[in-house]
Amino acid sequence: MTTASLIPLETALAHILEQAPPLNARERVPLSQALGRTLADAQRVPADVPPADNSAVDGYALRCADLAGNRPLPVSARIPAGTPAPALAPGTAARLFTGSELPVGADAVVMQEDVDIGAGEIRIKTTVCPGQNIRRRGQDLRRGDLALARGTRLRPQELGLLASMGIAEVPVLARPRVAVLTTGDELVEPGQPLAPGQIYNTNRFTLLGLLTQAGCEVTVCETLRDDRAATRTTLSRAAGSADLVLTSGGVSVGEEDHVRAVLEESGGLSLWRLAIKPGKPLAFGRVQDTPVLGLPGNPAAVLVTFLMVVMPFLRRCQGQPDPVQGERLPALFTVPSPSIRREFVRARKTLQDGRPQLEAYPNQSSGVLSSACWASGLAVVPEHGTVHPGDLLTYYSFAELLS
Ligand SMILES: Nc1nc2c(c(=O)[nH]1)N[C@H]1C(S)=C(S)[C@@H](COP(=O)(O)OP(=O)(O)OC[C@H]3O[C@@H](n4cnc5c(N)ncnc54)[C@H](O)[C@@H]3O)O[C@H]1N2
Ligand code: MOO
Ligand SMILES: [Mg+2]
Repeated sequence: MTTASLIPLETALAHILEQAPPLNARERVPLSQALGRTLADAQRVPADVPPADNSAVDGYALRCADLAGNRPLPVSARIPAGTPAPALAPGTAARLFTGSELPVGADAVVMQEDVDIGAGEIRIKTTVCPGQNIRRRGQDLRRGDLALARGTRLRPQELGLLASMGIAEVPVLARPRVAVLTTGDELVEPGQPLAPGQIYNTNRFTLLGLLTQAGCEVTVCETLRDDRAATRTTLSRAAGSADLVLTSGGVSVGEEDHVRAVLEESGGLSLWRLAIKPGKPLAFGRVQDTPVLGLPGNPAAVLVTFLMVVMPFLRRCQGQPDPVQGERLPALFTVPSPSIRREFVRARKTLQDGRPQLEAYPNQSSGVLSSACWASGLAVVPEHGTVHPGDLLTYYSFAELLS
């Protein structure tokens, strides 16, 4: 295959996303375990939130009509939060606190700072309007309304909202099951000594972190030797328990690259080599009907291809729209010669004279993962493009790409 046959990212994505299996399995989980999960059913409001009118301040509940003539009001009740409120006796005030239920008959609450407090009575120092400092029943959520739509990704604030409705357990989509296979005879796990020729397994940890943040369940996590038969057997076994098999390494052209070769020999390879940098030799195919995304071995290529290809795949499997928009920002760096590959530059959004601009990490080698730790996201240099300071580039923050 020549460089002329590199596949444009959009063409590759269209093919890969077409093959994304819809994942409809669901389960019920307690709210305490629902962070990051996707709602499988819409959630309606079972009862008004808050359930009763209540006070927004520490102060006194009263009836505005009783204030004519600026008479002092005897304090007839004390209503701490958490206790039922008695009706307000006519011509009196009730002592209450932020969150205390409003007594029937009261139509305003006055902050204690605006009150002169005497023996068993109060005199109001300010003007009082009906409704003042009252939080109305149902002001947050009204019974029967749609609180959260199906497909909502549950963030901390959604968990709080569900809790405010008294919901203890929610139906969520099952996590996508992903098998992770890192490949390479040179790989050693961190914590072990390095023999000559060896390096530490970096990609396993990058991938586990990315998959955790993406809300996936990792079903298999193994390191494969550079061996054709072992690659064939392990890919096949991993495919049996996963919705997606993710591999790193072994997809380029060397005779020690077995992942792409195994996909090819079984007739399962449907796409190979993208016009992107890093990430060129990405391979996509199937083993026993399970999709396999073969990411290149270089550590920065793993990160970039996960964000640009695996994330859209996972979103499509879960029926989620792709929310990634990016923003256009001026570059502070130069890319002097054009490439036939679209380049994803590890870049940092910084402020220069109060304006956001993009700086590039000086070493963009796909073997340099420090570039990604320094960066806040990826700046896109289009195919055949050059970059001069001030040129506008599309920029995606890592946070947006992982959302
Ligand atoms: N003759 C050619 N050689 C290469 C080409 C090419 O077009 N022609 N493409 C280059 C590009 S671009 C990439 S990207 C790499 C991809 O190679 P593979 O996917 O086959 O990956 P490996 O050869 O197995 O490893 C590449 C590199 O990454 C290191 N690696 C692999 N796995 C890990 C890991 N888990 N943790 C840390 N580092 C890892 C590995 O040691 C190699 O240095 O191919 C180029 N070559
Ligand atoms: O595509 Mo590779 O990741 O450039 O080195
Ligand atoms: Mg290789």
